[in-house]
Amino acid sequence: MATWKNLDTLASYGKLTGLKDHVNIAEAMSGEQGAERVKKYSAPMAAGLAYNYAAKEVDETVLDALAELADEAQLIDKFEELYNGAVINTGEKRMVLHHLARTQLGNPVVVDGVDKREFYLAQQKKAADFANKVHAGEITNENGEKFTTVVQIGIGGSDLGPRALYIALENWAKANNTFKMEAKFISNVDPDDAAAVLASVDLAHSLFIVVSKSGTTLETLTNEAFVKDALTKAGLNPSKHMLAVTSETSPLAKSDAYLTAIFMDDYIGGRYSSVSAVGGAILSLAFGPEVFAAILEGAAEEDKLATNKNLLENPDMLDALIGIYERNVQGYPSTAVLPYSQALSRFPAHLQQCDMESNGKSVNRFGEPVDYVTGPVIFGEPGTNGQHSFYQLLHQGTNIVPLQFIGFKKSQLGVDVDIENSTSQQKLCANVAAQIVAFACGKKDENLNKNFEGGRPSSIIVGEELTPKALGALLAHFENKIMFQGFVWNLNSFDQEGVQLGKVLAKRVLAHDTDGALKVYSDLLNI
Ligand SMILES: O=P(O)(O)OC[C@H]1O[C@H](O)[C@H](O)[C@@H](O)[C@@H]1O
Repeated sequence: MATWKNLDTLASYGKLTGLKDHVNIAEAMSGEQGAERVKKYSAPMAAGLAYNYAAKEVDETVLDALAELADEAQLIDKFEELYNGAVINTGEKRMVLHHLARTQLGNPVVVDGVDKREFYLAQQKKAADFANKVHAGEITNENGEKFTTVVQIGIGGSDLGPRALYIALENWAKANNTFKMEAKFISNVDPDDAAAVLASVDLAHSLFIVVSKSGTTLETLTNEAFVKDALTKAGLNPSKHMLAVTSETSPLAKSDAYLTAIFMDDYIGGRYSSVSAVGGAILSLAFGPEVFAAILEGAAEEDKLATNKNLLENPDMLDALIGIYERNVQGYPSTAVLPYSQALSRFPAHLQQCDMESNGKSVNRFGEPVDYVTGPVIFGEPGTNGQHSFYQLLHQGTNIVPLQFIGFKKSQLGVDVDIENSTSQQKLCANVAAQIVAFACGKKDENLNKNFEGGRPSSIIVGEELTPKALGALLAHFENKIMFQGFVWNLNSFDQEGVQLGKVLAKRVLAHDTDGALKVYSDLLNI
């Protein structure tokens, strides 16, 4: 059994803190030495991706110290315990089994006589069969006509991951003739969200998936009622247009108001659930079950790499530990995720939830305060758009923000134009290469307003093309990175008590049970 200790009690951490500002990347990334680093500091990922960390503030000494920390913190042992079914989510006393939705890395995990891998596979099959029947016209609307659109109603983990993955593959599916149905998403309790989405679809030919693990989320239940109301007003029977994805114990599971219910369970956290039926139902309907299966395959391949004890051959653990060095030794408070891919436009938003809801904690897994900083603030936007908005601060601001670039050699649609000897795709890629070097090396100017200090660390994940498999690998990479960081910080990365207080107070406002500032804000907002 691995032992769980606070980061600041580990000898290897003491050693690592002695390596503050050890590498000057402006120097290290210049000239021939820089060229060598780019070739050398690269770790293969699944699906042909590679994690290149040449422009990070590391060298052999820092990497050795990080490897020591990985060993002393028993990161791989802890991962092994996790996928073999230990109760890693101490706050909610739950196992953490999202890896099992894509692969079996260890022993069978059996709960109340049910093999969990079998359970997840059965739900995947249920989603696939349902999608195939919809595509074949075996499940239709009341007039026997095919459904053409699918709308997901969910929020948080029941929205962000599936939405990011759908947007990531929409063009790929169109280019590869696997695009089956358009998907839309309703998440916000703002009535303008539901109203606008409903106004944009043909209700009679739309399927709605109500996705809520708990089956109790205010926003989702409200939006479900909103949609049912619209269907009824249009003379349609809601139960012929709706299905549910939920846990078997939730109130939704007991309802007969749906065409079918597909299940997940308490052992997959909301923010890790896009590989369960939460993502499986909508992605199978939108692109076909084979595309969803390919996402899982890419994730499974990446998970396998994450079991490697050798830090340099484990890109997920390596990225995690470099992040620890940046956060705890260098003291950087945030990280930007910058995909040079329009298809990944919502991927940073998904990672915000994954990372900040997992590791935004200040007590350890035993409920004791920690004396060190934990999860960074995550934000991001696709490049090159970001270059024309917030990169100013990244280049010349007073905070150093480590950067995580993502780039692909090929576009998904393959439609392009060649102007002044380069295609749009080449221009996109030229920009990311330029940014890495600009951030790392800077450029001296006597006019300080035009001076670039450099020394701003970044890494890049590079791939051939954003395919379903590459997307699965990318998703698993970040999930595993966050998991390893949580282990290092001795956190429980799998609960989210910090979201409760606001929910409780909002209920009080709606029940008019308020006083003090809450009452005045309620009046101010006319509630
Ligand atoms: O899927 P649900 O039970 O409706 O939960 C939706 C979301 O709401 C909660 O407040 C949590 O912060 C999220 O982690 C969760 O994904």
